Amino acid sequence: MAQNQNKYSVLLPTYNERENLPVVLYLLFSMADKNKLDLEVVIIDDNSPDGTQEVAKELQKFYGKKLVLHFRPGKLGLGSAYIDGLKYTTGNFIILMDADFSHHPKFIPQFIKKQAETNADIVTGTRYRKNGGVYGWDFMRKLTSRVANFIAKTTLGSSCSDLTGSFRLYKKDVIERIMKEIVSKGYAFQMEILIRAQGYNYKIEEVPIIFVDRVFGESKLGANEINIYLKGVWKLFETF
Ligand SMILES: Nc1nc2c(ncn2[C@@H]2O[C@H](COP(=O)(O)OP(=O)(O)O[C@H]3O[C@H](CO)[C@@H](O)[C@H](O)[C@@H]3O)[C@@H](O)[C@H]2O)c(=O)[nH]1
Ligand SMILES: [Mg+2]
Repeated sequence: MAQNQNKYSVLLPTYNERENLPVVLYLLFSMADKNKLDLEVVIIDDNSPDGTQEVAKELQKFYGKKLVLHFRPGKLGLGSAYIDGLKYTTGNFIILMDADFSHHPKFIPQFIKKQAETNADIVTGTRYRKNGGVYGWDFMRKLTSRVANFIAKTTLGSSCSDLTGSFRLYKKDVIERIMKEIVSKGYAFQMEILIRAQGYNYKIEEVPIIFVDRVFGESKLGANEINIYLKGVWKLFETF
């Protein structure tokens, strides 16, 4: 196979991920080495009280300019972290992922392969197709995710099997274009971006992923985020 000339920028939002960050970065950069990928990682940290930024600064001494740090003054939400982080990327492909091992870097070569085969504008990881799955969530968390997907799918009409997952690869111009229109600041961001992509007839391909619940720390998804999500679906319903 010809040498891959592309550059991949991973957007890694963090809020209290001190324990996860070193291993996630290790896994990402070793995956890149193994697959001969030109890869940079942009960390967007929202002044995590657990000292994530100190750990990130230490790691940057080791990784150098492959690791870009963007620190914000407070918790401004997941969607806005992606929007801000995008400004610091230099790759022609953008990968969104969580910093807590739920999204394993081993799936990235599969996303890249799928993109190369299909010339997709977006490759999205799905937990809800054959060979995909979720490990470690309790019944309520599984139900929340399924219901969130069901509501968005039926209200907004989508053929994508996992609208709320965030582990995806985008062509940079595609995500930039859509980001300009995004109104969701929090978790609804993932769903909104796919719905808007469909509106533009962008080509979306799916790759099954196994989502494993975090070992260290806690999820930031609370009742408030769920409320904001539902409002986000409703807003999009009125738009489309
Ligand atoms: N900078 C920043 N990062 C944040 C914020 N909120 C969360 N994060 C980071 O965003 C990632 C996901 O947050 P989690 O709190 O671990 O999310 P989750 O409950 O595991 O939710 C996952 O599943 C959802 C449903 O499928 C997804 O929508 C979500 O993106 C994520 O993959 C983690 O790296 C976390 O540190 C924030 O306000 N600011
Ligand atoms: Mg998580």
